[in-house]
Amino acid sequence: MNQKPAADEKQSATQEAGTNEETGLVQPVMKARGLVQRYGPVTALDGCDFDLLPGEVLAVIGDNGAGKSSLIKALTGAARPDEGQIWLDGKEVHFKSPLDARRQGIETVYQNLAVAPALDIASNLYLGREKRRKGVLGTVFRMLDKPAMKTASARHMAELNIGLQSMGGAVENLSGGQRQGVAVARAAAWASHVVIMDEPTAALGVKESAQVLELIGKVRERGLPVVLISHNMPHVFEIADRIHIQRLGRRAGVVKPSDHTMSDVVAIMTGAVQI
Ligand SMILES: Nc1ncnc2c1ncn2[C@@H]1O[C@H](COP(=O)(O)OP(=O)(O)OP(=O)(O)O)[C@@H](O)[C@H]1O
Repeated sequence: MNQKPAADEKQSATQEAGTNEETGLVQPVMKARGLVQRYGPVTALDGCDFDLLPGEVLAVIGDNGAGKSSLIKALTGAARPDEGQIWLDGKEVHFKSPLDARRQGIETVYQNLAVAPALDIASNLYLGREKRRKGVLGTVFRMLDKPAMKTASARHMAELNIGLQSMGGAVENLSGGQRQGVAVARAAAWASHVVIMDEPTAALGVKESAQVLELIGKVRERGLPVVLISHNMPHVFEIADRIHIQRLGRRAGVVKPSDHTMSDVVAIMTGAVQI
């Protein structure tokens, strides 16, 4: 495969999505209606709706078992919902696998610092999408274009202000925050529509978490919408534009941190208040 990172193509989700000329309403980059996911007798998603608007950071929060992971699995092709529909830029999609969702511009950053520790940054950014040399060296001998991958990777890291002394060396020698930075840079480089981050600060300390939150802001500045699954309410309030509150397998409500307090959100999450 000799793909180009989405960031290299002058096309972003916000340019493609946008306002519906007829209705004047903003068209979600990603939308889901009536998702149902059953695991035997357990109904993890019970008619769940979802809307991600262009250029926003949307936090997804909810109590344990509320269906956050199941929702994200449906949106990233990791599970095929029993019922419901998903649209990407207004077009209905049926993801067959996570790879299928990635090919359609959805990248996910997992909490467990999903990088290949023994490889360097460029190899991590191009993992599974390696750039081959031009001509027969690439097509016949399958030789990698390492200098080009290194240059492009350095650019992607710089775009997100991830300062590193060296691009060489194994990623395992970086700090947890820097490794997460590599995972975010990879997602931002390849995502053409959506970056999904599943508890990206869960394994990090205070300072490193702050760096990752800053990075999320940088990804948003680049025009890519971000879905942030988090249990950390202060982080959510710091970075999110809107908060999707998941409860009992459904979307209980969507609020703006600017209009609500953390106690309001907890009350909706626990069902003490309904909106
Ligand atoms: N593979 C599975 N098999 C059986 N039940 C499952 C499976 N995955 C999830 N569930 C159940 O579905 C419900 C929703 O789980 P899900 O993991 O989506 O919630 P969550 O909000 O992500 O929870 P947490 O915050 O604890 O990760 C729970 O009752 C869970 O036990």
